[in-house]
Amino acid sequence: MHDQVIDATGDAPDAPDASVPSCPARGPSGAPAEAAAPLLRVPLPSVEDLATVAEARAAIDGLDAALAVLLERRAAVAALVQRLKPVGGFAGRDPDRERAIVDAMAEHAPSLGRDRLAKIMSAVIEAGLAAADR
Ligand SMILES: O=C(O)C(=O)C[C@]1(C(=O)O)C=C[C@@H](O)C=C1
Repeated sequence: MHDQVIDATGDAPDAPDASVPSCPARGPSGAPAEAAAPLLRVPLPSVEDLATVAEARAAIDGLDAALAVLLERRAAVAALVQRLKPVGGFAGRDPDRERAIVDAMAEHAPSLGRDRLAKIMSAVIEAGLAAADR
């Protein structure tokens, strides 16, 4: 499976492929929106199916493209939180919330380990705060 498909435009399947918490789409009034929120669908390559450096790199490129889309959208949502919080930006950093984020993510990525995830998410959160600061 080396053709990576990234569809952030909303061709939503009936059911999500991965078991991740869903976020209900809401209209401007706060009521649930008519249309479902766009879904990002990405084939997950199986490591056992990859035999060469070129194949593995192609798989990495596809995963990285999906990560980039997710990181950009995450930063946009985190920027909204900064505008809504009483104290936003680096001054409003919330270690308890960051720990909870890492704890929840560790359940989805047990082989990565909580400490590595914590480093990754610290960088992700700082990048989001810096981008929101511009
Ligand atoms: O949840 C918040 O309070 C946020 O500001 C968002 C966010 C994040 O990027 O997830 C950013 C900074 C905080 O330290 C914790 C989490």
